[in-house]
Amino acid sequence: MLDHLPEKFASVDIVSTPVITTHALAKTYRNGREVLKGINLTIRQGERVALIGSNGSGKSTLLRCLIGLNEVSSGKVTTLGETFTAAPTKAQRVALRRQTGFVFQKHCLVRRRSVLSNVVHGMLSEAGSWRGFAQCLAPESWRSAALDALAEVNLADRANARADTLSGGQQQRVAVARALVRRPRLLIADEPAASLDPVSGHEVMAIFARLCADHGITMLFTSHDMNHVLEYADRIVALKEGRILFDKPSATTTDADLKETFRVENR
Ligand SMILES: Nc1ncnc2c1ncn2[C@@H]1O[C@H](COP(=O)(O)OP(=O)(O)OP(=O)(O)O)[C@@H](O)[C@H]1O
Repeated sequence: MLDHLPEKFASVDIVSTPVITTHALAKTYRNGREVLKGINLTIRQGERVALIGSNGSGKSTLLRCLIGLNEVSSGKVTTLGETFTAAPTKAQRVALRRQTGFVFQKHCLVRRRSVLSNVVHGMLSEAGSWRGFAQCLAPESWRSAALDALAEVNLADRANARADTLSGGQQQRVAVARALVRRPRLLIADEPAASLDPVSGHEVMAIFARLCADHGITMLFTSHDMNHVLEYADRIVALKEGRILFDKPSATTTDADLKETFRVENR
C-alpha cells in the first residue's frame, strides 16, 4: 500500500501554537456506550491530521467533542483558545463556529439556490444574521469573497448555476469553498470524499490540502480511504476501542500500523 504513494504536498511550517489540545477526554453516550476513553491530543497550527479507525471507533464523536457539538463526559478540551470540560458556553460555541469551517460527507447545499448563494451562506456565522443567505442582499464584499472562493475550487464559471445542476464532485467543491470562504483557522472534515468517485475524491482532497497549506489553515479530517490519508495528511491519529492506538507522521506509518488499526478480534 505504501509503495505507490503519490508525491506529497510541500510540507507546511508547523509553528508551535496548539489549535486543539485535549486532556483525558472521555465520552459516554446516554445509552451507556463508552466511545472515547481518555484521549490526549495536541494539534498545532498548520498541521493536516487524519483521524482513522474502524466503523464505530469514535472518529465523528471525537470531531464533535472538539468543536463542542457533543458534550464531553470528562476531561478537558481547548480548541482555538476556548477551554471547556462538559459543553462550551454559548459564547464559546459562537467563537468556535466563527473560526471553524466544516465539511461533511453529504455536502448539505441548498439545492434550489445558486452556487454563489450557497457560498455566501458560508459567511453567515460571520455576521450572525440571515441576511447573507439571499445572494442579492449580501454585501458586495461577501459576493466578492464568495467568487474568489469559487475560483479557488475552479468553479467560478458555475457561480450562477443552481446547486443541484452540478455533479456530486462539483457540489462537494462548492462545499469546500463555503467552508473556507471565511478563512477559518481550523477546518473539520468528516469523510469529505466518501461519496465521490476516485477521481473526484482525489480532486476534492487535493483542493483541501492545497488551500489549507496556502492559507495556514489547520486541517483535521476523517477518512476510510488510506490513499487519501497517506497522501493528504502530515500526521495520522488512529483510534481503536476508545483510545489512541498510534499518533505519528504519515511518512513513517507502516502497513502493519494500518492492519492493526482495522484488525478485529473474532470477526
Ligand atoms: N447520539 C448517539 N447516541 C448513542 N450512541 C451513539 C451516538 N452517536 C454515535 N453513537 C455510537 O458511538 C459509536 C461511535 O460512533 P461514531 O459515529 O463516532 O464512529 P465513527 O468512527 O465515526 O464511525 P464511522 O466510521 O462508521 O463513521 C458507535 O457505536 C455509535 O453507534
